[in-house]
Amino acid sequence: MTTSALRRHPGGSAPDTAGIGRDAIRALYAELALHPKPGLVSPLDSGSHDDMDMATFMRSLFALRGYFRDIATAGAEGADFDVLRGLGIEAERRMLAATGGINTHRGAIFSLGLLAAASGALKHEGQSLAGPALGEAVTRRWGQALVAAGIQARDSDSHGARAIRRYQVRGAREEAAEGFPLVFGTALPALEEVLARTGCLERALVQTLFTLMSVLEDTNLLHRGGTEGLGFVRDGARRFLDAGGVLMPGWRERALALHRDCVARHLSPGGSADLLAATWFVHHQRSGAERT
Ligand SMILES: CC(C)(COP(=O)(O)OP(=O)(O)OC[C@H]1O[C@@H](n2cnc3c(N)ncnc32)[C@H](O)[C@@H]1O)[C@@H](O)C(=O)NCCC(=O)NCCS
Ligand SMILES: Nc1ncnc2c1ncn2[C@@H]1O[C@H](COP(=O)(O)OP(=O)(O)OP(=O)(O)O)[C@@H](O)[C@H]1O
Repeated sequence: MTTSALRRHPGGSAPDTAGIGRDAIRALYAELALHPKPGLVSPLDSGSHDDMDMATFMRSLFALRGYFRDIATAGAEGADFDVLRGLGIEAERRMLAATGGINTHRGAIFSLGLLAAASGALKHEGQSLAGPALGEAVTRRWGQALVAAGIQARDSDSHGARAIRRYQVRGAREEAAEGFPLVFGTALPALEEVLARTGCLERALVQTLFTLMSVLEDTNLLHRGGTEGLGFVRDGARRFLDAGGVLMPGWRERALALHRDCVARHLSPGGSADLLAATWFVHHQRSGAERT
């Protein structure tokens, strides 16, 4: 699929889907390169993971380069959910081939993929990307199909499906079907506030990650640590934020302390990592649209 194959939409223009794809990969790289991130893989260590490191994630990123461009193009072409799911499944296959069977980016292929498709669609139609427009576009276009896919997957034996059954929580599909309320309502305001106050990207990303960790019902954490593990991470992140987060001296040491505690408990907030990348992607897409 190429950008030039897209038909022009009245009032819109052929969107730069290669640019959308690049922003998605950059967002995933920004998440990966960040440190400290409690329990997660970073350039400094593998956190709570003994089967993957920075190099595994880099191989995975390399394998996903074409996927985000293609799903953005599919979105611009008005594709229905089955087409997006086909691209997502194929991308998962490439990720697993590149990592030797390790799940590095499953959640990101899904969440960031849907947001990239929404960006392609809105840009193609010449619509604004302001506020929660990208999330609303996901709900409007693919929300029903996402809910149906969630019902269908209820009995599956993925870690996420098992956690949703056992603990009655919302998973990745529910978050997407509702238009990513945590990304638009919680994470983006945190990111933009710290960016405005400090101009420091590292601190803005750390604050956003902890903000997500303090509220997300992360099925990765439930799978690894049950409600106790989820509660431990949420409470730890909340305490970090209540102490002033990244705006207070000593923030790095406090974040590192939670990192060490998560590693000791084998906990990893992978869902928050995925949504951090999604938040950074949306921020870029929106500010890019304002410039043009
Ligand atoms: C939809 C997916 C993520 C299903 O997830 P499932 O609930 O079965 O759990 P699974 O353990 O496989 O993975 C969940 C992933 O979501 C992330 N996650 C966990 N909790 C949450 C949450 N509350 N919100 C958002 N993301 C979360 C995690 O990082 C994890 O990687 C995916 O496996 C899938 O169906 N892929 C097929 C491709 C597809 O449907 N693509 C759609 C278009 S892109
Ligand atoms: N920097 C990161 N470090 C670790 N995980 C991340 C990172 N960024 C995103 N993730 C997410 O976390 C998920 C990996 O978590 P985890 O290893 O617990 O999943 P799993 O393979 O389903 O479970 P397990 O390894 O316990 O069998 C990835 O699918 C990815 O979505």
